[in-house]
Amino acid sequence: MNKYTRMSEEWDRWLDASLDKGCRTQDIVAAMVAAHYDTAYAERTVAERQARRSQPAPVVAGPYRYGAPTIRHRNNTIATADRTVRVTMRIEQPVVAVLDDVFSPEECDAVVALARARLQPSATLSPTTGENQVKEHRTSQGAFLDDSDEPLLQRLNRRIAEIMNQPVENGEALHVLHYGVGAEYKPHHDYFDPSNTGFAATLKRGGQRVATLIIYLNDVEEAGDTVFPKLGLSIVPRKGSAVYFEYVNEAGQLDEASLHGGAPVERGEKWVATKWVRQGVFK
Ligand SMILES: O=C(O)CCC(=O)C(=O)O
Ligand SMILES: [Fe+2]
Repeated sequence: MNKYTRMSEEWDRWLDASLDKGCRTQDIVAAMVAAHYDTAYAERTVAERQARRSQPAPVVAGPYRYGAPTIRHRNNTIATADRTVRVTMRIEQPVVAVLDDVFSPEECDAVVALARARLQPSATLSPTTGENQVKEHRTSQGAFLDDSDEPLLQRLNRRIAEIMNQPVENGEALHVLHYGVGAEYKPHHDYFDPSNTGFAATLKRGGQRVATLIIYLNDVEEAGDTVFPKLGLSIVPRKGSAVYFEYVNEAGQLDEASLHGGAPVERGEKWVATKWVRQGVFK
């Protein structure tokens, strides 16, 4: 009997559904072979589909269309497995929420202690070359915290995933920033502009960033707000609280209204932990 080397629409949908469900490659290929698909064709088709699906979604032109928020912030609290977080402010378009009691004071101190030894001058990705570059628009120090042998970080990352209503695997490592007096992070977007070739490599690591949670790890004596210039909004840092925002919809559009920055610290110091979440698994 001849082996099939073309796929019907029905099988095409089945392939996407199987990948959505997280079925293993070899099981999908085996099911196709059992249904008389040519083995090499089945292997190639599944591999190509997986590669295509890991590319960022194409960006749709026109004004940003708001869909349903990903975060479940309609109620006054968000319950997670180990802590109840309070919602103290929400904006609908763009989706922004200020949350209290995200970390306990002791958890904030522990994260600062873990980060302190690993701080490096903050770098940003060059939009043209994709390389890390230290720039004066980001005069803070930062560190990515690997959670592989840190139960505390694993627990916090699980809590953050629950708050953000995202799979924990889609999150980048927790990033801690330290600002001294005068240090700031000028307004920017957390998403990567796909028209900049330098971002191609990072976009392959799980697609676009879709949402951010910035957790304040200390009280700042004066200034150092997180500012959203297009919204006229300033969030005053408060130890253990956080600001959450979303900026990519299902069509892959990017919301420019999510522009934000860390205003200069005028007195004291500022510590934050940032969680950036991707469209897919971050690798
Ligand atoms: O420090 C802040 O308030 C902003 C930090 C920020 O924008 C980021 O980590 O992406
Ligand atoms: Fe940011």
